[in-house]
Amino acid sequence: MQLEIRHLTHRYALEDVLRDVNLDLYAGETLALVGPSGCGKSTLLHIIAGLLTPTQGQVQSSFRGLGCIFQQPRLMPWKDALGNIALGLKALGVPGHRRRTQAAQLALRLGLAEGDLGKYPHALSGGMQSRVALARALVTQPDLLLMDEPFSALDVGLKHELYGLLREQVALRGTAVLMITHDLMEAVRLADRIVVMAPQPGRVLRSFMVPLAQEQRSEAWIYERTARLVQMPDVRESFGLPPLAPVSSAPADGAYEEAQTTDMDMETVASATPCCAQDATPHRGGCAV
Ligand SMILES: Nc1ncnc2c1ncn2[C@@H]1O[C@H](COP(=O)(O)OP(=O)(O)OP(=O)(O)O)[C@@H](O)[C@H]1O
Repeated sequence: MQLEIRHLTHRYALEDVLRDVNLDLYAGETLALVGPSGCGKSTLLHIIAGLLTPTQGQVQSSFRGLGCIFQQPRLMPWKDALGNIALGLKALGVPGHRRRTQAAQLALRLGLAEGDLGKYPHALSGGMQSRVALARALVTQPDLLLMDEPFSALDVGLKHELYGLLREQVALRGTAVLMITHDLMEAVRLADRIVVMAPQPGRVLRSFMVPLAQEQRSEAWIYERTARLVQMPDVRESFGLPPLAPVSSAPADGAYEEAQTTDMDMETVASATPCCAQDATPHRGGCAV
């Protein structure tokens, strides 16, 4: 199963907000799309979700079920938490009793209390609303999950708890995830592959593999890999960060590349050439972070 995006361009009025985007996503893979504000990440997600038709290019998906989580929980104010979670099951024709049971089971697994299920969105905290939105996206067991910075407004503890719950559910089902984030550390923590976008027009700049299994990534490793990513000239340019001064404590470009290759997964590196996404045929590989 796969999502294939080829030569996708999208224009609002006369402006190209996305230009010649090529991207693949495979079953079971978590891909983080990072880039500065306004580079077209949400537009791309909306196109993939079928909410927008691209001006040019092709989006082909063999994924069957789709779940979406947006920046805001976007709950239906006239439905209680259980009713919101069960919405997708209703659309699939699951009978009332079964959908309430399934929705409640998942809600409890995602940390909602029995007493929360009858509450309407206005009576739920932001964290509870995020749990409801996560449950609503997962309850239909989609094989593709699209997430647009769903946890960005939450405190760090809750964010980590929801990361864990999400990973658990995704691993259980082998769900493919395409997540948008501004947060490079979040991308290094959660993704198998990180795609960096650049603005004006929005385009894919580079693709990086994260060369360690999720469960083996320690906090120290995540910090260190994020620091490497932030030092890469392309990434700095994409986010409008000034170039690093070549001082002895921070490795210069060449030295950094060398340091980077010493403990990289060489198989990944070999499959990664050419690693830059300017290539019209996207590769599953990329440079390792
Ligand atoms: N409906 C619209 N009509 C016109 N322009 C739009 C529309 N939606 C988005 N844009 C413009 O398209 C560009 C890309 O917006 P988009 O929301 O996709 O970026 P983004 O990378 O997701 O930003 P952020 O990270 O801030 O959410 C921006 O310049 C935005 O102003």
